[in-house]
Amino acid sequence: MIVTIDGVAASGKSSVSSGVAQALGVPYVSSGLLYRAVTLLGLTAGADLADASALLPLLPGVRLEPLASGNRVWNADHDLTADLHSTRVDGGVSTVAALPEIREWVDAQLRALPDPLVAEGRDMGTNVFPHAPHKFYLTASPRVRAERRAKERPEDIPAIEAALTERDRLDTTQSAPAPDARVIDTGPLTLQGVIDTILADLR
Ligand SMILES: Nc1ncnc2c1ncn2[C@@H]1O[C@H](COP(=O)(O)OP(=O)(O)O)[C@@H](O)[C@H]1O
Ligand SMILES: Nc1ccn([C@H]2C[C@H](O)[C@@H](COP(=O)(O)OP(=O)(O)O)O2)c(=O)n1
Repeated sequence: MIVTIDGVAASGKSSVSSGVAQALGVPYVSSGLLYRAVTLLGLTAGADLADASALLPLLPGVRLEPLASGNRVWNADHDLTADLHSTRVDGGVSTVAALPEIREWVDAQLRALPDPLVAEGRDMGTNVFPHAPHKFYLTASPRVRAERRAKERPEDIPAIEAALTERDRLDTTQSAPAPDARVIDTGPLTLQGVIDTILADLR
């Protein structure tokens, strides 16, 4: 069984997916980490982030490790995970995620994973796992999301809100909810409240 949890930036996708996956006793995968890893490797190599042919040669050693405690991304034996949520990676990742060749590479990594799993991102329910029987889409206002993310970034709330709104705009193409997804506004809910809403729906 595959459960897809898509949504806008900082809507709670990875925290909610982790809680749902732990309750179900299955792994979860954060697809955004793969786009972030490509971005980090591109930045480190000084590559043009809009040029897929410069990025693809950097990827043969990249591997996503789905773990209940939080996914990790490796480049050969180097763990990239701690460096994937910087403001610098945030600023470049939408450029990378717009490249069809990179999207194909990410999709292939995800589809190679064994069922069952919880998959989170932007296009899990529409593109990567369109036949998944259970689909959810998380939203919250830009201000609520910025307030949450301010606990994880050095910038102030208005700067984070502006960056999130811009990233939502750049990611619009791949971020439409699947027609058969249940849309959940996480604004008025606690994290556990969102997890419980999804688990109740699954039962
Ligand atoms: N009601 C809620 N629903 C989802 N996340 C919440 C909620 N309240 C607080 N959070 C927090 O919001 C932050 C962003 O969540 P995260 O899972 O990183 O989002 P995403 O994966 O969509 O970027 C996390 O620190 C998470 O714990
Ligand atoms: N399935 C996906 C997952 C992420 N992306 C892109 C869009 C996002 O700006 C980046 C990072 O996504 P991630 O979910 O890690 O981060 P945020 O929740 O947006 O902070 O990757 C995508 O295009 N498709």
